Amino acid sequence: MTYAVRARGVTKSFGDVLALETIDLDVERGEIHGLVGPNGAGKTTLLGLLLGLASPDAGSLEILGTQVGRAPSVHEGVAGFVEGPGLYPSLTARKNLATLAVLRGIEPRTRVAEVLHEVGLTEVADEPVQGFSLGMRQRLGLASALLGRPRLLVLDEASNGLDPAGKRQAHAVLTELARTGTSIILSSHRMDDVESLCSEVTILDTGRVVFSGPPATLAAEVPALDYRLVLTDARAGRRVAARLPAIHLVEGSEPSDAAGAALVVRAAAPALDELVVGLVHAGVAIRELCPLVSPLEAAFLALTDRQEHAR
Ligand SMILES: Nc1ncnc2c1ncn2[C@@H]1O[C@H](COP(=O)(O)OP(=O)(O)OP(=O)(O)O)[C@@H](O)[C@H]1O
Repeated sequence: MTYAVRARGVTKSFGDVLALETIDLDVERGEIHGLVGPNGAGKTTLLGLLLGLASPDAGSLEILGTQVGRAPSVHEGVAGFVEGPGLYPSLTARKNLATLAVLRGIEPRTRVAEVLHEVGLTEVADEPVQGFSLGMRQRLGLASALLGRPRLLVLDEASNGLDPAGKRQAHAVLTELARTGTSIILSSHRMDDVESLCSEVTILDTGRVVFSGPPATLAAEVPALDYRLVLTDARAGRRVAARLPAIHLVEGSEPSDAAGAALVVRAAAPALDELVVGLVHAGVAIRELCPLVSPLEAAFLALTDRQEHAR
């Protein structure tokens, strides 16, 4: 079996609301697949179908080689959570996991210590969860999903609340799981959350797939980005930019009299090169030059905005 998930034409409604409309999704074994979309796109609904919390109204959904029926049911080998992990605040991290393990029929003694170690919570294992930060709760949620050694891991906003170190650790855990064959689907509002981790991404907007493929393919589609430049003389820089037809000065980037003022331009890479050369010729030094959002985030925003305008 190469596919952990194969969805074809999956549709799900809640009353009059069409939450998912003829969704196709392929997730291979050992793949980390990002599911991204703005609020109300249908991410949680799709994750719920994968976790067996609900079932599709129409279409075909195959999970770990088994066809899903029309009634909600637990799918063997699948674990994860939507809308935050369910934890008992008054219990310690270790007790939470031990309780869940017993409920799920998993031999807890060694497994609980293993998963605590995997997510980096060993040192706080005997502290009550009510004192945990959001990031620690997220990591404990991941530990609880790992208890039964799932073959498909489904995570909703898993990096929510994680500081850079926590994010690095969670990414390392997920990368290692994928390397050993676990398939992972993680949802997020933001492209930049998933870009460092996912080899494939599906973008949903109002229940429809608007992009599916490798993140690099998406990033290559973006025509122009917004760049912020900090210059030694922003007024002179603005004059140089205004002479170049392929450079668009973004409103609200009026330079102040202060030395080193910033301006924001929208440009494709070749036009930006032209601007840099023009600035140097005009004797304006560039102290900083960086895109305001990553190419991937920009492509995502352009794609979901376009859908917004098309309605
Ligand atoms: N139980 C429900 N009853 C009625 N409508 C629902 C229900 N669950 C989801 N919806 C609707 O289905 C659509 C998709 O919602 P869903 O929660 O799947 O989106 P989402 O992408 O997860 O959004 P968010 O990022 O805000 O969590 C929305 O219009 C939502 O209002």
